[in-house]
Amino acid sequence: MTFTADGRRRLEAESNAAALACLRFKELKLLDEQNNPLTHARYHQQEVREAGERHRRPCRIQIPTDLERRVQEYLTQNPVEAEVQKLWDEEEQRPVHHDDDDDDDLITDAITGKRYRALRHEEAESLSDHLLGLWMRAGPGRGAELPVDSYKESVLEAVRSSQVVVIAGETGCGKTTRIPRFLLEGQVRRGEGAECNILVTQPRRISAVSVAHRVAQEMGPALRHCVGYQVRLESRPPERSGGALLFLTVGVLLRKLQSNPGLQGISHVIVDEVHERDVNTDLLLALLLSSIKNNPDLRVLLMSATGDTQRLSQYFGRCPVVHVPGFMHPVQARFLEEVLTEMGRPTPPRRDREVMFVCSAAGALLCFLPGWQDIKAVQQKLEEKAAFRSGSQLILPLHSSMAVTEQQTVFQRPPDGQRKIVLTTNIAETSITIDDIVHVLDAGCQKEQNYDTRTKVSGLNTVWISQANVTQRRGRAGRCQPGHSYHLFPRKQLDRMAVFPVPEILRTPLESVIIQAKIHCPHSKAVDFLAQVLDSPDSQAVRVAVKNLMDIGVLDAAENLTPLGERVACMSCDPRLGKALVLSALFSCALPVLSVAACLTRDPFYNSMQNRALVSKAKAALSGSSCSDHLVFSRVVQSWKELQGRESKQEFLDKYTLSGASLRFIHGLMQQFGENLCEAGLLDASAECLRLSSGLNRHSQQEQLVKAVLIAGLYPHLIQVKRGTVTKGGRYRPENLSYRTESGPVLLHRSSANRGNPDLSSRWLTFFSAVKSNGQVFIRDSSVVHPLALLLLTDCDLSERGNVLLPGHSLIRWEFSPHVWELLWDLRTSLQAMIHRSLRHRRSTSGGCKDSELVALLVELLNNTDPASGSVQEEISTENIRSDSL
Ligand SMILES: Nc1ncnc2c1ncn2[C@@H]1O[C@H](COP(=O)(O)OP(=O)(O)OP(=O)(O)O)[C@@H](O)[C@H]1O
Repeated sequence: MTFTADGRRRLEAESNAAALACLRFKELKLLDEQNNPLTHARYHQQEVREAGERHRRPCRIQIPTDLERRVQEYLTQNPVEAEVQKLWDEEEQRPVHHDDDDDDDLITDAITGKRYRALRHEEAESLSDHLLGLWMRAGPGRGAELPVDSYKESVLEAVRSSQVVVIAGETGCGKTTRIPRFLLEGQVRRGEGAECNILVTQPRRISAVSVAHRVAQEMGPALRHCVGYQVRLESRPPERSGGALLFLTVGVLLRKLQSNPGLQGISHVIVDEVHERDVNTDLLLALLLSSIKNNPDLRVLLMSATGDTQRLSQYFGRCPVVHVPGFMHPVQARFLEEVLTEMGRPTPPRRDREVMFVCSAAGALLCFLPGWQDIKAVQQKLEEKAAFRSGSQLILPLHSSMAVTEQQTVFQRPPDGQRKIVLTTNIAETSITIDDIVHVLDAGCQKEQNYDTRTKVSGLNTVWISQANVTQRRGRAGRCQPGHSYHLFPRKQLDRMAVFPVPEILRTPLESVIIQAKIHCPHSKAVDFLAQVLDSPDSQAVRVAVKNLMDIGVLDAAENLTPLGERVACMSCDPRLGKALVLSALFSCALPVLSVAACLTRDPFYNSMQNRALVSKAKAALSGSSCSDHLVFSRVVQSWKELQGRESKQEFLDKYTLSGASLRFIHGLMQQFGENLCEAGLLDASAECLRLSSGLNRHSQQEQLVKAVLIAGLYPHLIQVKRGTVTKGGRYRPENLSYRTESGPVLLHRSSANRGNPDLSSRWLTFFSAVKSNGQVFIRDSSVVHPLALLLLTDCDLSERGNVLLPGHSLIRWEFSPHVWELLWDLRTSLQAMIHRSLRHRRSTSGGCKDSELVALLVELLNNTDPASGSVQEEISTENIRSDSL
């Protein structure tokens, strides 16, 4: 049942909340065309009775008689028509929200995160006087002279005369550490310090934190409290707003814009390293474009050493560009041919050997590698060498997923007699200064995500970096002393490299970006909003992403965020995981789903090439009979948290090849998701969902329910499993399994606990991520799902009695008596009504005992109904002809 966007717009224009609700209920199949509550019986009066023999091997699910009776009793006591009618009545009474209703009191101070309150005139005056006195007395120090110092006046003048200024400052000129301070100092000395609040974005946590430290240190002890930072999972904001400088990641600023869209109280936004062109930066630029129109006092500075500054200037209405030359101590660059000649080995490069070679010269080394696995592999190879076993070298891995405190260790000087070797990804490429680095070794490549909108599969490929990246990497040497850079690719490759990196928005799934766009500009169509960004994604890709969001119930037919969408928008993760998190709160199994979402963001296992077999063994042991990678994650997190004492924790980590650092990071992510659930109004305190004894975890031990909630969130990420394949050579292999998603045949990844498992308890698996490698699609994580969960908690098409239509899969026939089929239909409607009602109320507990009874009934059904009848069937598959190589 679909409705035209025009019709919806008309209804909206009339502010007819009731009509809108009606539309939504019809979409949810809770009402029919005449606005009568819809039940299976009524909907299917004319339905075909004969399913025919066209589908072999139906799913047969035997529901125990007493359970069937209890479902019947529940539905008699809580008739589904009444449920839907009640929802409908509530919706009619709901006040219509107008934008003008927005209450200023809800605006958050972007510096402190507390409630925003503009200073009264006298307060501002007194604070400005205080700041002026403080700065005069403190006489803030400054480090060595930098090129940007002599451009101070040009920069300040440009900012005075134009609302937006681009700073094209070469590496090492001092733009990151000095320009924010010039602006602050200028205003303080003019007696306007109270009005000066500067936000400086950095593309990564490591640079936000390290630059904040550096600037605070340069300003001296009396003024350092004016400087702070805020990154994901860590916040040290300045003491108060008014004369404040906050370094933050772009993602954090986007969140701040949600609660303070006009950036009230902020005088300047500085977007540093704007050339990185990650999705968030592009989104931020588009939003700033409208912020400057609405807030004429706001000043925006865009800074980069290697970006296309002319294009940026055009984007912001041909704003002025201030060029600042750089300063670098001499850096001698060598390319592969020179490195190999010096090594005396005309052999192909092997990173550990080059590291060894560079280590024969004195000075700390920064080595750029594509990803975590490469870092671990090089570290392992180096540690095997005799020269490294003596302890004369200090190897420090550096990766985006490490905790902030761990990342900061790379800035410390090693003990005397030890050489520091930092093995990093491109996160150390911009903004940061590690003051003892003499040598930079650049492998010339990086991991880059590419997304295929057709197959909906992401590939994490190792690709050449751009010329801009090479310059940035080289620029990490020569900052505090002369240096050397070793580029492990031929000099002629440099000419073949792209000048700038491909913007992330052109190679990433767009769902999360669209949700962000809907939060910030709810009245714009996604296509229109994204047409305004610096490099617009293909409009067809945007439409596909919008459709995906509609399919999972996050957007309605007119592209507005639904009540579910509004909650999902609070979650700082992929929308499908966000949906699973929201549902986990409603179904009282928050903790395991939080663990799964966090582990899908950061792998708790030491997963390197070398450790592959160990990790597979560990996963098999942890998975037991659950047939679920996701439950492996949740068991790992739970066991690790329950263990007391360092020794037993370490023993556990060693036994299952787990990383303590990753688990600590995962714990931080879980706390953050808990806070997101609070923001979404689903709980009162984030700690509630982390405590096993809390009501939100009443069903957290019910693994079937946890898997059911996962499929409810991840659907239509579904795999159909079949037994029996025909190989390329035409041989029939009865025991082999083949797997298929709606986009086509897939394989289970080596690291999945389900790979090669012949005894899957159901023919359906759900999954989160698929990756493409060597032309094959691999599913990284999967869980077997109970067929009833598929029927009851997804919106698979049940419109033909006895048959289920799953997207991309053939029609599945289920064998139930008509009576059971109708019970299940009503139960599904009751569950949908419960979800819908809970999402509309601010707290999830609105349904009280009745909802608890319904969820408890669902748990019993899942636990006591044998899913085996829906287990893997024998059905010859030639689709996945290579599946014999599983
Ligand atoms: N933490 C630090 N320790 C020592 N010196 C530092 C530190 N941070 C900055 N510097 C010095 O200040 C110089 C300028 O650093 P800054 O980060 O402001 O430059 P930048 O113009 O932003 O460079 P880039 O674009 O390469 O990030 C560095 O080259 C270095 O000499």
